[in-house]
Amino acid sequence: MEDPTLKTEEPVVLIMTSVKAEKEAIERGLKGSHLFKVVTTGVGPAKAAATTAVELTKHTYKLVINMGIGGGFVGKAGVSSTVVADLIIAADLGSESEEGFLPIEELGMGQSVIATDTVSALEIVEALNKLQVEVCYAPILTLATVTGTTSTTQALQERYPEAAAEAMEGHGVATAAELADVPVMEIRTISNQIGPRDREAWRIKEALLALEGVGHALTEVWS
Ligand SMILES: O=C(O)c1cccc(C(=O)CC[C@H]2O[C@@H](n3cnc4c(=O)[nH]cnc43)[C@H](O)[C@@H]2O)c1
Repeated sequence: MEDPTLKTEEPVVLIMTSVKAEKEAIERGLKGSHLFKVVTTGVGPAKAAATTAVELTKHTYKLVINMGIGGGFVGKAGVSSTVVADLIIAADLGSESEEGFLPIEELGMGQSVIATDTVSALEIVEALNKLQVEVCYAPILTLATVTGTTSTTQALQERYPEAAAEAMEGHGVATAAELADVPVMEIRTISNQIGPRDREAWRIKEALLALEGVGHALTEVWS
């Protein structure tokens, strides 16, 4: 991202998050910085894409970040840790076949992988490292359905061995940002491990606290 610290009172970074609790956690971390605007999209890639596209028609931003809580793959991203995406991957965009899942690229009909803004992503990873936050830089999957079985977990791990996390909005936000020619990032703090559905095991409070910490780290990078 270009240097956003040019003297302006206008927000230059748009943060898209799915629900109010996430927005409030991020805003606590941002402590009123005028450089950032946080908007809720609702849950899922379609709402995320539509809301981001509308917001990008209202104002010019230098960077869009999809932030929120997410599920972490066991052994890659534990509860309360943070994942910064290098790639945002729509993991269910394609077709089933008897030979296995075919991503949309193999059908010649689109793009399931969107690259994030490397410079900005690595700056935030470095800031989180300095704050001694456990952080990993890896692909984040986007799915319209939360993974809740062992078989889907294994299938995703086989298809995307590098992926560290999944959530439901990244590819929607990234598609809208890409169409508007604005760099994009995704950052998730982990509330639960991906596997057989166990909503009781979700550590939402802890993940929201970690999200607040990421908000603070953003102001350390861009202030
Ligand atoms: O109940 C609450 O207090 C509460 C507070 C904040 C957020 C929530 C959510 O349910 C957020 C839904 C949001 O979380 C992402 N997410 C979290 N874990 C996963 C997962 O394992 N797989 C996919 N998505 C996950 C997702 O992006 C949803 O938008 C509740």
